[in-house]
Amino acid sequence: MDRLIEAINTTQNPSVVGLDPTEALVPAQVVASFADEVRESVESEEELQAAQLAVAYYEFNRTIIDAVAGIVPAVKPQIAMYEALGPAGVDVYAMTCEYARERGLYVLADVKRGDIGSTAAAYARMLTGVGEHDPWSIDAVTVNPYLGTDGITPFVDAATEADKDLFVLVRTSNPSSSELQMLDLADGKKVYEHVADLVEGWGAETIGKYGYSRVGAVVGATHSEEGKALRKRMPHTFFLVPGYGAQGGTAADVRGMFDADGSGAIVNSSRGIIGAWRKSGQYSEGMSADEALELVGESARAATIDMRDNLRAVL
Ligand SMILES: O=C(O)c1cc(=O)[nH]c(=O)n1[C@@H]1O[C@H](COP(=O)(O)O)[C@@H](O)[C@H]1O
Repeated sequence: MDRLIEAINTTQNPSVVGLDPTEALVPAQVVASFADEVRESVESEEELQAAQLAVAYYEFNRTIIDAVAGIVPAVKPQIAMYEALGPAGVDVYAMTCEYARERGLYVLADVKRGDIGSTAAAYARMLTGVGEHDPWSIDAVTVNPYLGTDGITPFVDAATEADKDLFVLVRTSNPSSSELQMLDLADGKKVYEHVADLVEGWGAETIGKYGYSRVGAVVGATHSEEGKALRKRMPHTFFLVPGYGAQGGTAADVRGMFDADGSGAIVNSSRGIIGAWRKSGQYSEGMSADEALELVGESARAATIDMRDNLRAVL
């Protein structure tokens, strides 16, 4: 977590751009512009759409990364959007991570892993690589704690070995999260509070020079009060705070998830940044692919600066 904190200090910006492309978020002319190039590389017409989208996602991501590098410390590519396209999408996921890292960004792989110990150990190799080969170019992963300690320990070990981090879901931003996370336990705690205590424990042996462990927590921007309470409950745990923007979370909502000195958390926005071009009022279907990408980059940069300034104003 030290590297992430230093990147936040350098940019003076505790926010992360989520790279969650979908067909609707990439301008149609950008996707169309790859039709000829891709047709030569696929074996059948059926593969064309996924292959074309995959190439378009990569160009789109590079445009966003170029536009926000130096302003934000980190990106968070969400693997679901890429896996949906099959192997071509997974390739683009790895290429996106590599490109972001080359541009100096901390790469938080949003992969939400969670399984029994032996399988978790295999998933955790995403952090360590295979032998000398590191195919993923990432700095951290997200992990689901539902399986308990043996699903988490392999990630803590791998993160320690590779000098990387993990973020464990504690209080998620989605509306039905309360069905499980807000349940009362016999000892008076809520389920998410119990998970929070486990997360502090899982990280206890890995505390870095800024006082935070390698084991971060995911706390939704949409749960302002619980987030504030968790900040006090988890003094050595760095927070990833998604739910800003598209899900309704505001800078005021996330203020309490930071420490008194303005550290301790990083706030994610995905659609709010990468889809900003759609709300710019400047897009038209008649634009060329290059013009559309230029608008994507300019809008993402403006939205990123806006988010940064909104966060700075409350910290
Ligand atoms: O782990 C996450 O990043 C995550 C946890 C959570 O509680 N809520 C949540 O929205 N996320 C992710 O954060 C991103 C939010 O995207 P936007 O709502 O478009 O900003 C998506 O990639 C989600 O999968």
